[in-house]
Amino acid sequence: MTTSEPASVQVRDLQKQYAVHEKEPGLLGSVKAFVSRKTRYVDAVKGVTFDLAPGEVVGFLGPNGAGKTTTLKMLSGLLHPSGGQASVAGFEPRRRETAFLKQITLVMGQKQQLIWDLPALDSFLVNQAIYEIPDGQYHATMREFTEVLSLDGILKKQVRKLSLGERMKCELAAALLHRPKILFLDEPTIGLDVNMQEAVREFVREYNRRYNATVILTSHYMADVTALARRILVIDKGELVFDGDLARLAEQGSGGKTVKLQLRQPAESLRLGRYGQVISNDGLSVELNIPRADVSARAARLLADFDVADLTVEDPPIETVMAELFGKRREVVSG
Ligand SMILES: Nc1ncnc2c1ncn2[C@@H]1O[C@H](COP(=O)(O)OP(=O)(O)OP(=O)(O)O)[C@@H](O)[C@H]1O
Repeated sequence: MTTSEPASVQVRDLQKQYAVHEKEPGLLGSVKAFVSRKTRYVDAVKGVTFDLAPGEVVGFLGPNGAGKTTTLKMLSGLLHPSGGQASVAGFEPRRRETAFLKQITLVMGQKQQLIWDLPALDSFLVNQAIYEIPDGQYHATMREFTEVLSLDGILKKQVRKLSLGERMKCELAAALLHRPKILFLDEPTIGLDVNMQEAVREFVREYNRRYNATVILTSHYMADVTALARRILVIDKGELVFDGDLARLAEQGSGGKTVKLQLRQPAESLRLGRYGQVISNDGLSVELNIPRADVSARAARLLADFDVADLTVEDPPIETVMAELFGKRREVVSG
């Protein structure tokens, strides 16, 4: 982040605790709960701190129940924090001021805002009125979105008759029609096929480029995150456990690199195992995990000892790194 620009999102020690009222099953449970209600507290977000610069795209990752959606709902003002502060585009989200709402959008892949029985175009007109978008800007944005998202032919169809992918494209267009500067995207590609995921990614990339918008993106599809974000925030059990470069996250993994070999002669896994941990060996294509510090020496030995047609060294897939990161923390917690 450059120091000259004020952060577009500033989060300090943000916390959210949910009160959960417990009730035993059945009628008796209802009566008991009526007489004396048991309340349990869930610490969903436990003091998260970060800044986002204008135009920054950040991947917000973590396992199920880690606190991602809760954080995004606090930043968009739908939930009031139990502690800490957030400033978004200079506003305090919980106040939900009109000027604030015009600067942000929250897209939740699991929820829809379009009116089910009407064509998407009608919902767009409702949004134009709500956000007081001047006609000229509305038509310009519609032209732009129609082109980037290939919306031709689907805008006048009843929303309930659209495919999931078509609907999601319309949802995104509706959510961004007022050209917000800060985008909270919670699983925007969930359930979409690979082509549609790519279309959504391309749209977000293009929007970020054109409007220098700040984007926080959660996704279970690593491809979304690696395609769009260089910086990653990882949250686990309500705590921020990583904030940095995608590349640095990869280094946090096993400490190993993936060495891929293309052999001219098949080699036995037992023999390859002396050079590193064999991840796969289907005869001529081999993948080994080799400790980072030993990679160059062992790669040189592999080249000398085997008939190698090709050798590449890669960071392990980000999914593996995440699994390890959470696995390790779980061990620490349970151990
Ligand atoms: N309304 C609520 N009342 C009580 N507990 C809640 C409520 N909403 C979420 N939680 C709990 O808070 C924690 C964080 O949930 P949250 O939805 O923010 O996680 P998440 O990281 O978005 O998960 P996922 O990836 O599964 O969507 C979880 O333990 C969840 O069960």
